[in-house]
Parts: sequence; C-alpha cells; structure tokens
Amino acid sequence: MTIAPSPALPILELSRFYGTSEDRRAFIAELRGVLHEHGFFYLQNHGVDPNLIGDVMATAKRFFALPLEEKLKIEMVKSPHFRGYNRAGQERTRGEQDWREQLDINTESTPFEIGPDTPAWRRLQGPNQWPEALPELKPLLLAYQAEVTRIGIDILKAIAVALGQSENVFAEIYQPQPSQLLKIIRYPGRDATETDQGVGAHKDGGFVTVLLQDTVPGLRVRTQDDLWIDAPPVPGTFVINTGELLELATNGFVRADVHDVIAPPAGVERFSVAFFLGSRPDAPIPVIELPDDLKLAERGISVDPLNPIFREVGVNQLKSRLRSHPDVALAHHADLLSPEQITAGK
Ligand SMILES: O=C(O)CCC(=O)C(=O)O
Ligand SMILES: [Fe+2]
Repeated sequence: MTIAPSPALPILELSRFYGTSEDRRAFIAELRGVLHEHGFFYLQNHGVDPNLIGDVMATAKRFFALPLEEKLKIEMVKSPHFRGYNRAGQERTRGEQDWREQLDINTESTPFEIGPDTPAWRRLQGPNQWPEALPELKPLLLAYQAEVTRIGIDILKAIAVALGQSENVFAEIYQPQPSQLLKIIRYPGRDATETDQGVGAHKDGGFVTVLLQDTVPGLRVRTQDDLWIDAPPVPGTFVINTGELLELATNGFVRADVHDVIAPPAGVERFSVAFFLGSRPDAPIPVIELPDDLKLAERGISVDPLNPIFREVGVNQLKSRLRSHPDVALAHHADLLSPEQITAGK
C-alpha cells in the first residue's frame, strides 16, 4: 500500500452553485470531474451556521464524557430500530470490530405498525434514544440534522445537474422523507483499542455523506489506482462523499470510494459527526440515463460477493444495520438471520 501526499482532495464551494451562471457552470464542471474520479471532496461556503457546528461538536464531546452508565441507559441494543449508543468495539465492518464509540440517531418517528405482510425493513422506523443527563443534545442534533439534510439535498441537486439531468431527478425517491442517519463519533487513542481499525474499509450506502471532522486526522480514501490518500480536517469544511446508491444509479460513472479511519495515536482522541442522506426505504434504486459523453465513461458496477446489493433500498438499509450491529440483530431480529450469520457477525 502506498500513501500519497496530502491533502489531495479538491475543495469545492457550494455558494458557486447559487452564484452567477459562470460560477455555476464552473462549479458543475468541477463537480462532474470529482464525482467521476473519487466521489470525495471538501465543501466550503456551505451556509451552515459555524456556531451550530461548534455547539454540536462541543456537546458531542460532553456526551462522550458522561459516565458510562449514563451512556449505557440508551444502548443501541435496547432499540429494535438501531438507534442509540454503542461502546467501542461493538459495531463491525466486514466482521471486524470498529474501535469507536458512537450515538446513532435517524429521523425522529414512531414505530411502523407491523402486519404479516409488512416488509421487514419497516422495523427500522421508530423513535431515537436520547440521554437524560444531557437534555440539550436532542434539540441541537435535530437542528443540525435538518441543516445537513438541506445541504445534502442541495448537493444532490448539483450532482443531478452535473449528470446532465434536471435538478430534481432524485426527488421522487427522497420525497417526502429521506433517510437521515446521523452519528456522533469518538475514536479513542490506540492505547485503548485492540487494533488500529477506527472504522474498517467500506463504501457508504446512500446518496451522499456529509462529514464534520474535529481537528485530528485519521480518515483515508482509496483511489481507483489503489492509493490511499489522507483526508485530514480542513477548518470550515465538510467532507462530502457519494454512496453506493449513486454509483449504482449511474452504472459506475459516479464513484463511491472505499474509505476507512485509522485509530488515533495513544493518548489522542478523534471526534467526527457523520450524516448519511439516503432515499426513502420503499424506493427502488433508480437507473439514470446519462448523456452520451458521460455514458462512455461509465465503469459498470462491480458487486462485492460479500455484500450483494438489492434493488429495493430498504432491504439494503436493513441488511447493513443487521450486519453492523449483530447484538441488536440477535436481540430483536433473530427471525431474519440464519445462526451462522448471527455468530459470524457479517
Ligand atoms: O469518522 C469519520 O471520519 C468517517 C466515518 C465513516 O466513514 C462512516 O461512519 O461511514
Ligand atoms: Fe463511511
């Protein structure tokens, strides 16, 4: 494995999408190139209030600093909807433990009424779990979730235009309610972990991810030439990356680069806030007819035999949650799993 010099990923300015027609054209052309090469870039001038961002990061740190017993009151294993807190080592990527602790929330909702013919992925719908000991976390994270949803949809519109489509081409599969998975994450230093896997190599699943990093690096991106490049924090930016849904919808024109996080050095901790914008779960994965010049650059899709893709989005969402959280799967969804799957984790 070779490490390329960093920072290697481009910085795009979202404000240019809403600027003069010349700015917009230049932004779209640059975005098109980046989507094809990496599906990873930094976004600045995105319009999210820096005070909100600062408050979210500071309050996330206070959450992780709570006594373990407070955090365990909202452990994910208590939620059939995969919401709540996980200790480091609890989540898995490709069967290996991820050394990060995290709180997962999604759209605040009530459980779906499950009947005999209800698809299993409807079980994902439900309420979040919130810490009693830090009541300010709920309004802050819900406000932030609304903001990054707005940004994610703006980016999706820009992506649609970069692909030669109308701005709202994806709207029919995210309206009226996209999937909104939000994670606050703490990566403990290597002295407190059993391996250096903060999170194992993976692609994200949905449309786009909006990632906020604090100050410690650790995120790495694998390019099409199998180089790993660092994506260190750049103040005032989000890291944006495209997910498998867009790779599939464009027959591989858009890349969803594999990425991972290396655990920080001993005695150092790393914080991030990741937001994953996805489509409605009952939507089929769309196929976008690209203009001829882009069509020529389609790469096709290589399907990972360990991780087959289903055409219905909710099936993929449920499968990914069951694999990442074998404890929740076993506690609430044992009927969906074969015994080998439960014990092997992934
Ligand atoms: O924490 C990070 O910087 C990235 C996390 C990530 O890739 C993920 O949770 O999918
Ligand atoms: Fe990721």
